Amino acid sequence: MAERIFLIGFMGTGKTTVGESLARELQLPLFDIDHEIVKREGRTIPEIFATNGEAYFRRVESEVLLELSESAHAVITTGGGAVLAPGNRELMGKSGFVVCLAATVEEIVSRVSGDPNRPLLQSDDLRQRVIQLQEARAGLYDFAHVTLDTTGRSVDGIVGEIIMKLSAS
Ligand SMILES: Nc1ncnc2c1ncn2[C@@H]1O[C@H](COP(=O)(O)OP(=O)(O)OP(=O)(O)O)[C@@H](O)[C@H]1O
Ligand SMILES: O=C(O)C1=C[C@@H](O)[C@@H](O)[C@H](O)C1
Ligand SMILES: [Mg+2]
Repeated sequence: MAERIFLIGFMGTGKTTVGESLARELQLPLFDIDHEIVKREGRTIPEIFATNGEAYFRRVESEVLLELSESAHAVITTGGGAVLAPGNRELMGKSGFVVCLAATVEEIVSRVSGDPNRPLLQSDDLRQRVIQLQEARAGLYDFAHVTLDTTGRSVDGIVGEIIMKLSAS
């Protein structure tokens, strides 16, 4: 079974939530890249975006991903935009088993609505914003080894399916 597992997917598909449970089940350490960035920077993601901009955030995100991909045997949960850099996609594809979590637009909207921690989703029309960003990212999650639709599914059920796919890999 792979000892480095990446969870990728659009915002709100449940990477952080599922990753915590998956790491516990597999008895592997867990690293959430967003959390690592916040720890390293000593400030929140909205603060980083507001002060230094998205390009700066992406540089730090890529640095953290590179460090974890070289060192940790772990479950590594990424931010929704970690797939934007081609180098990040290549790195994940070759250094671990990549699981993409997906969900319908309606499910994503209901999960992330009212959460101020995703600067790219602060919009008066959240549904339209999700659609627009998903279109801009079309195809960028397709390098995953497996993709799971999480809509209407329990975290335990999703974790069980990931473990089955891992065993078969
Ligand atoms: N399977 C699920 N069913 C219902 N709610 C869920 C499910 N998975 C996650 N959630 C909820 O959806 C919200 C977003 O989940 P989470 O933060 O894990 O998403 P994420 O993919 O890590 O997002 P981001 O890319 O922004 O880091 C949380 O409130 C979480 O409790
Ligand atoms: O999809 C994205 O671009 C992002 C997702 C979040 O996990 C954070 O990494 C940040 O809010 C940006
Ligand atoms: Mg997350």
